Amino acid sequence: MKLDVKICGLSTPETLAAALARGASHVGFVHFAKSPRHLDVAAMADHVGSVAGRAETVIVTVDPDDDLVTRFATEIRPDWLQLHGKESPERVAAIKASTGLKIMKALPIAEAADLAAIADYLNVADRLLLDSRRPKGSNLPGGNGVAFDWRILAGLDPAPPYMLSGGIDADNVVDAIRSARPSGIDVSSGVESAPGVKDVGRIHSFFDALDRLRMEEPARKARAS
Ligand SMILES: O=C(O)c1ccccc1N[C@@H]1O[C@H](COP(=O)(O)O)[C@@H](O)[C@H]1O
Repeated sequence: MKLDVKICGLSTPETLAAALARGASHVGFVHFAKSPRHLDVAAMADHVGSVAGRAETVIVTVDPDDDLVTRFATEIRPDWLQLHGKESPERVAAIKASTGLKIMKALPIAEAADLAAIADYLNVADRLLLDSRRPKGSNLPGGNGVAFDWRILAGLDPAPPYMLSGGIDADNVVDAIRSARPSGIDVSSGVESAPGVKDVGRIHSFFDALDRLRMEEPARKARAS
């Protein structure tokens, strides 16, 4: 089972090291002032530099202006920019062209009608991230630790390669993967002990759940056939 795993909103060397040691394919750093996970450009550059090719690096940003996009591309040089705001398909294409970076476009999903946006971004973004819609009262467009009904995604035919996020943790990740069949899974709040505080033990528990799934999957497939 090939599944990318992104641990997002990292901010300490210890938790970054745990994510890398357990085989995260992507590690993410958030630049959004209202977020408890916010890092400035210099701190993100340090973390990205320390990854040294062991995983793909992702900068999460919300409706960045051109100056900020240029700073990400020149001062951090991550593998990916995750655009988590209201960026139009044209804006996504312009950011991709100006930076040469891979773009992950986050789309908010609450009901089946929200899947219509996928077609608008499919050919401009390198990957889509299907995340929960911002809950009422939250000032964060992501990182709210709230899941949506993954069964909505069963209607995607064919399903584009996408990462699934929103309220995923060690307890529900197996159900999320079996329900939605994403090509990647993205977790932030679900490996925290408090908002913005990543927890090494919870990171291990998360990967332990994925390891159990990988062990069980062949027998499950055999029973189903
Ligand atoms: O984490 C944040 O604070 C954040 C701020 C602004 C945009 C996105 C943000 N987080 C991303 O949202 C998804 C889902 O997170 P969660 O697992 O539900 O907590 C993930 O990609 C976060 O990095």
